[in-house]
Amino acid sequence: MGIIEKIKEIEAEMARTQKNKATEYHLGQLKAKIAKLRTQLLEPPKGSSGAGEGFEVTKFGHGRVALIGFPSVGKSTLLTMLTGTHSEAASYEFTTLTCIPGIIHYNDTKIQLLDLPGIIEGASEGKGRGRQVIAVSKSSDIVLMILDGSKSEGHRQILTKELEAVGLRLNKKPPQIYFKKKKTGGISFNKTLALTHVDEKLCYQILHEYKIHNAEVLFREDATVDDLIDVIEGNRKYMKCVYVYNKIDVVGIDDVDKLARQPNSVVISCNMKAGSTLYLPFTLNLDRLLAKMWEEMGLVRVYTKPQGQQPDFSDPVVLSADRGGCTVEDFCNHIHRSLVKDVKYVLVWGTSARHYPQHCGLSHFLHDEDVVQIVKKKEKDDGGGRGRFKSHSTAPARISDREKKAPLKT
Ligand SMILES: Nc1nc2c(ncn2[C@@H]2O[C@H](COP(=O)(O)OP(=O)(O)OP(=O)(O)O)[C@@H](O)[C@H]2O)c(=O)[nH]1
Repeated sequence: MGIIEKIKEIEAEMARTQKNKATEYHLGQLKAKIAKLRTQLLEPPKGSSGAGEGFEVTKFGHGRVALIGFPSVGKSTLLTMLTGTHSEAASYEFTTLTCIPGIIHYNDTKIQLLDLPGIIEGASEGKGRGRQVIAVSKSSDIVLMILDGSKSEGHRQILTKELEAVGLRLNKKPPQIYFKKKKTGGISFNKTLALTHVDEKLCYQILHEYKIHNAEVLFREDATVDDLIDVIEGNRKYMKCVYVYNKIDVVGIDDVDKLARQPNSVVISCNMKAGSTLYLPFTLNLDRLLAKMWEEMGLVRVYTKPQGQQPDFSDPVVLSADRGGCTVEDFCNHIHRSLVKDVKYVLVWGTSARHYPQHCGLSHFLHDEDVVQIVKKKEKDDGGGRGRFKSHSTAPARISDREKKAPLKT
């Protein structure tokens, strides 16, 4: 029997089993069995990287965003609108068959946008190009789930289920469960609060299913069996997702209003122009979509200021909490690996600074649009610069666009 048939059989058994106190241990074991089989299903064939032909796109820019959705929801049209890269769009399904990359230039950064083939129900089991699409999505920083605003809300649930089945957790935080396998000592089960979904016996049974007999488990939240399985599997990817409802030009205003009020959702129309030109911000709500995407990516632009000179506002160092971190040390490493050991302190202007400029050490967390001047061990700082960056208590919280455009000499 193949893996998919085995999963189907266990799912059928779960559906037949009544949910009550007496069956919860058995259901927990079945869930663990399914999770193990799904992991096997995801293992790429020997000698392949998992992405597959036409899907191995080199990473480029400061972040990567994947477009995921059913066929014909407007993914290719959106890629063309946002990046200017042509991706075949047509009224028939499955126009896109590989991964088409484009670049969005936004807020002084370059963001790689990937148009992917439409996925269908059963993608997690390998239907269509589901496996390749999911492998590429896992390599991106955030996912834009493109939905047809005129179709049923059920599509969002189906796609979320498909992605959950392959270990993608959208807009969720990793469970607060400490888990460590050991060589000896049996299983130590601990909790910092009362648990309502899992007890010691159930935890032992799940671990037993994974043939784990020595481990330390500490629940720091009232987690579920699924959370425990996720932690044991250890291969889950927690990603941010923005739900993008396209084609709102064919939806009534009340429905548009309802869709727009859902969490993490943006409504757009690639066909409807709010202005007279094809220029990006005039296409209905694409500017809102870009702003939301930017917010979710959490990129931090840091501008460098050489001693005695103007900050360089043309080319920021782009940091990200998910990719390497946002401290002064991360910033220095970004410029050059050997820089950290020469740094005496840095001067920081911007929202992360309590006063302008603030003398900071390597562990200081930088904010978006901060300006940083590095003072090396044998260098003297210029006292925080003269003119607009001089320390004063009523300094603007953020370096404004006007200041960036017309900097004064220091
Ligand atoms: N009414 C309306 N139609 C749209 C909109 N955006 C795209 N379309 C149309 O929807 C159809 C499908 O668009 P595509 O961009 O090819 O969709 P896709 O999701 O890339 O499709 P696949 O390649 O099959 O996955 C095309 O005929 C587009 O013109 C929109 O905002 N409103």
